[in-house]
Amino acid sequence: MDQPITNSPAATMDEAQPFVLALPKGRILKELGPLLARTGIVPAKDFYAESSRRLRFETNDPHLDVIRVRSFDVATFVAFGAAQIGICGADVLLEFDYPEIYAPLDLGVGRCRVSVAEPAAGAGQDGMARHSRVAVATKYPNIARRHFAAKGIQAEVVHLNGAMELAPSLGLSRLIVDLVQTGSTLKANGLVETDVIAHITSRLIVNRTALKTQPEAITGWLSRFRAALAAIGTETTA
Ligand SMILES: Nc1ncnc2c1ncn2[C@@H]1O[C@H](COP(=O)(O)OP(=O)(O)OP(=O)(O)O)[C@@H](O)[C@H]1O
Ligand SMILES: O=P(O)(O)OC[C@H]1O[C@H](OP(=O)(O)OP(=O)(O)O)[C@H](O)[C@@H]1O
Repeated sequence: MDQPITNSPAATMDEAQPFVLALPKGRILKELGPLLARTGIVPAKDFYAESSRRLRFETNDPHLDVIRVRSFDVATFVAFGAAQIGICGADVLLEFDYPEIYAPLDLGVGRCRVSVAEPAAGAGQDGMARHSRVAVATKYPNIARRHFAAKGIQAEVVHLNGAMELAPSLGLSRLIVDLVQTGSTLKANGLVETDVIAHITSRLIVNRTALKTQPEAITGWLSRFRAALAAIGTETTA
């Protein structure tokens, strides 16, 4: 797995440059609206316009820009110091396990779980205990491998970026590891959840080097997010 080089130019923060906050496009961004409004961060008008092709936006604070990237990439931008702070799901943090990322705040949105699922027909009849290897389709290869290794089972991972639910019926894998919220996607595809690996919410994340080199600015942002969470009453754990 790629790991950031902690003394790379990107990790050496330039205090004259605006801070960069990496935000995930898609479903988390929609849920984050009220929280961002409470922090007082107002991105340029076209930030929320899906038609906009811009990726970096100034905000009402001359010291802060926001970038809009895929959820998985938020962690990478922050780990490598290209963004000082960001927001992404705990699923992404579990998958990459970047030592350069500090995740001090649970934002209480994007609530779901990472689970194992298998075809409903025959579920539970074929006990896992007697398997030493199993084929698993997932976009979380590290989480899947770790989960099955802890049970003494070697996961042969088929790495997909979406539509994992198709894999068992088309013979790609016996199991899947994917996100589950309501369970309706599993049900619509003839699958059942058999094991919960982790409960997930979105986290505010911080680059550790930025925390060391610009502690006042970073703790200032943490305080603003904490106060916003307290005001809207969604914070779960610190
Ligand atoms: N069904 C769900 N319910 C709640 N949270 C979810 C759900 N699916 C995903 N999430 C959370 O949202 C994050 C982003 O989801 P996902 O990877 O599906 O991206 P997306 O919003 O579809 O956008 P894109 O695929 O373009 O990056 C996940 O990492 C997870 O933390
Ligand atoms: O339990 P549910 O409420 O049905 O939610 C689970 C679905 O949500 C996510 O997909 P998403 O909608 O983000 O689609 P994508 O993975 O193709 O981006 C996840 O990958 C599941 O397919």
